[in-house]
Amino acid sequence: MAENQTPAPPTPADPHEPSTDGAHAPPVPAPRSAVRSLLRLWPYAREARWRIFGSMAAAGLASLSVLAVPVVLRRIVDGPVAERDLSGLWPLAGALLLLGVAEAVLFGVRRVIVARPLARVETRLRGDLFAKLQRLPISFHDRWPSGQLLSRATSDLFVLRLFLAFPLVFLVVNSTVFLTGTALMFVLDWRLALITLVPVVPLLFFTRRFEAGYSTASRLAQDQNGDLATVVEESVLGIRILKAFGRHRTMAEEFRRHSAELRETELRKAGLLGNLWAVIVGLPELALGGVLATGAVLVAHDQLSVGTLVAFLSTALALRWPVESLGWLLGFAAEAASAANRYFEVMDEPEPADPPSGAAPTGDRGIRFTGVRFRYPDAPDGTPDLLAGVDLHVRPGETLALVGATGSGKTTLTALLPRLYEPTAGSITLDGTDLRDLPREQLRREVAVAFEDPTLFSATVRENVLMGAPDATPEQVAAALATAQAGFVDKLPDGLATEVGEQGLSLSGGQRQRLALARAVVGGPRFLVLDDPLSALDVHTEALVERALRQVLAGTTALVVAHRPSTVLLADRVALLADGRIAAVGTHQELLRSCPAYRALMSGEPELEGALAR
Ligand SMILES: Nc1ncnc2c1ncn2[C@@H]1O[C@H](COP(=O)(O)OP(=O)(O)OP(=O)(O)O)[C@@H](O)[C@H]1O
Repeated sequence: MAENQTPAPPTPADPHEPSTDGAHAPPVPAPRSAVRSLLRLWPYAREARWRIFGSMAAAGLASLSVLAVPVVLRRIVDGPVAERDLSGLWPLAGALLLLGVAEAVLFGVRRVIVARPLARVETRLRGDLFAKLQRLPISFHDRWPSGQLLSRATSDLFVLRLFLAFPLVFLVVNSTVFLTGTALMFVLDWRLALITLVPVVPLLFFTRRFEAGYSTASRLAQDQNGDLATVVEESVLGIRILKAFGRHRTMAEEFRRHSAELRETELRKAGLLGNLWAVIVGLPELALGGVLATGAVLVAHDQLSVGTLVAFLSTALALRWPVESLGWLLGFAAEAASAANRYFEVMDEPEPADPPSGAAPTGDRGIRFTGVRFRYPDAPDGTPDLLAGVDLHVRPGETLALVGATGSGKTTLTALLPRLYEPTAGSITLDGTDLRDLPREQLRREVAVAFEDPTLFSATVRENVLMGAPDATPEQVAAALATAQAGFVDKLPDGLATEVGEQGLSLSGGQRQRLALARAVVGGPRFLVLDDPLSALDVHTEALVERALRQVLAGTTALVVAHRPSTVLLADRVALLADGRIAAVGTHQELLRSCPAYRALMSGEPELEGALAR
């Protein structure tokens, strides 16, 4: 197979161009040859190599048995038929029958021996991709639309399995059969053989051109498929919003647009394949006409036996399939090459290197941020760092509320503690040890998080809570649920064993928040990060949760993002985040007295004013 370049340079329709719907596209990958892309599958295909070679051998033998038919035919025509000797016909007819049966059996064997091992190869590819996605940092997931990942994990891997099972085998087998058949034709009659080879040069030229165009179109179709998957996923997850705002027609329009683009690309692929097919089928047919005419003349001049002409034509006809199949085999190979590229683009993404900080642990207790700076990788050039030198100390056992205007970076700052993002400069220590020096498992054990948006998984209530501490005892689970005031669990149809549905959508927002809180506190973490965890609760429940939380927080060092005065009152001290820095730290009262910015931030809260008056 000739090498080609995939993927194509960006075109206006290229999905790697910044998309208009706000999704950040994956980076443009470097061009790579199709053969090199496919060779990268070898470590995975290796375990099935003997089966693949066996499959090639079976398919090769089956195809060669087809090529043996003309040889037998020649003996029938020049022997029993020419000599009118019926007795000599039966053994040869039996040989033909045997060849037919052998072909059918061998093709069947080919299919059977690769099916299972290649399904295993696909499973391994998929497993490795999933594991890689789990390891990759959040910044990767921020950049890649989920549909692109979904399509790489499903349809692309299906294309790769199919390629290993069929096109790869037949590219090798059909090339071998073609070369053997051509050699046989030269043995039968070199003059006719030369005529059949005339189309080879234009065929090579067309094939080369086809490969380049088809690779580009394949890559585009696969990317568009990913975009389409993203639209479907977003509209299914956001179906409530779409319906509530009556936007389902807009989304349907969006779907139709992506769908039409994909259809166009698929039609372009079909057109390219059709053109190649026309050339691949048409040119050899012309050559065959030339062979027939020349052969007839040679037979008329006694320079060729009828049997040899029949055998030659049968051989040429038997080579039709290997030649004609070349078109779609190359097409499939190009498609598999771009599927492999798409797969390895994700697999090649660098994982966080986790270099240790090199700093010796200090006796400093609690959580300490020192000169912490952070900017999102895709932040526009020229914008200041979101966190521009945060210095903050949360004392051991203390609960510190973090407040600030919306968009000031509170959530981002808390996300640095469980290392969902890495600071671009500065350091964070937990009880004197730099975060980078803590093994991930230890970090996960010691730091628990509850976000404002409480994502649950399609599992039981118990399983969701146990995500916070897989080894927690039933008593600990019960205590965590009690702290989170999640008594509603008892009223669920199967109690703790109730399935909460995809993303926990069978529960109310407040119920989900309370389960997320229980998940955070179940392991009795030393450090707790709560990002406005009570926002969806009614005042009464919030007060109950706060009372229970106070007991949990007493033994824990906690950083709590607060939007409401009631949450602020949960804390021992408050830190105000403004312009990327900690602008003020103190107790609630102190800040109200001494910090106008804090006062301004809080002044819109009548509830707070009431609380302060008491
Ligand atoms: N994944 C992301 N990629 C790029 N920018 C982001 C990302 N997440 C947040 N931002 C930007 O960072 C800024 C701070 O966001 P963040 O969520 O930390 O603010 P916040 O103070 O918690 O806001 P709020 O009070 O509204 O929850 C915002 O301008 C936001 O657009």
